[in-house]
Amino acid sequence: RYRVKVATLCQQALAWALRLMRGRVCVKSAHAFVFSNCTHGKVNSVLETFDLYARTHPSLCIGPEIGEVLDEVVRRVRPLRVLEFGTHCGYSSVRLLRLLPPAGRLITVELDPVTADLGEEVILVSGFKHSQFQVLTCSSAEAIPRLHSLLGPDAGTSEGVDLVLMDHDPQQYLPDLLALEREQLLCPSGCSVLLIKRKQRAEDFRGVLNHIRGRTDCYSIKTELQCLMEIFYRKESTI
Ligand SMILES: C[S@@+](CC[C@H](N)C(=O)[O-])C[C@H]1O[C@@H](n2cnc3c(N)ncnc32)[C@H](O)[C@@H]1O
Repeated sequence: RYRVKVATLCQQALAWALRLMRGRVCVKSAHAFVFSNCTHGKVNSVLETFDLYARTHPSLCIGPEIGEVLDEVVRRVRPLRVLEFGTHCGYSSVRLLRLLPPAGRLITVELDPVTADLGEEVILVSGFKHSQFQVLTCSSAEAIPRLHSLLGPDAGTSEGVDLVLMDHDPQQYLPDLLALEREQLLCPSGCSVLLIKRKQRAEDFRGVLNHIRGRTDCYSIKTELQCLMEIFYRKESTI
């Protein structure tokens, strides 16, 4: 029994040391590892290969723990239109897409062009088609004004998105939330906005929290965990 425990501890220590030695996050290395080791077309294999990579390499992917919380939210909300800020290598995009219904659609935004291409390739390798998702290579601030025209055939009368995942720059969380609201891109009958919390300081979230607390007519905090905050937006009918 002790031998098993010691072996597990040694493995964990080795993985930790390797992550530390490798130092910086490298999106090309993550992409190459996943591309060459996963079974193409199998979503679960893609996610497992990402998790395997992250055991011994620094990684920015949300990983399996936050991933499971995200899955629970997607299963509960059952969104049709999802918006993601921070595609990175495509891990969270793939996680989102695998739980969407056939008519569901994801728009994912990535600032860095090389990262956006690698992320898009991972999403395609997972078996998803361009009819199900779109990667926008620009900043979230640049993407927001373009979203109405991209949200489908009924773009002009679009009801907005049902779920937003923000995992990009925490300093952009509040300005992007305000811009989404201003552009009427949050579905008025209900939209969940997930803010991923990494090692940010409490101040990074203060602005968002103050905004939500000042707008109890349309915002509520649904879930608050160390790793994630779920805000629920609903605009009451004025009629
Ligand atoms: C933490 S990573 C996202 C990880 C990803 N959600 C996953 O789990 O695989 C953050 C990504 O957001 C991108 N980013 C940073 N600021 C951005 C912005 N203003 N607009 C769009 N993308 C941004 C970065 O280039 C980076 O790839």
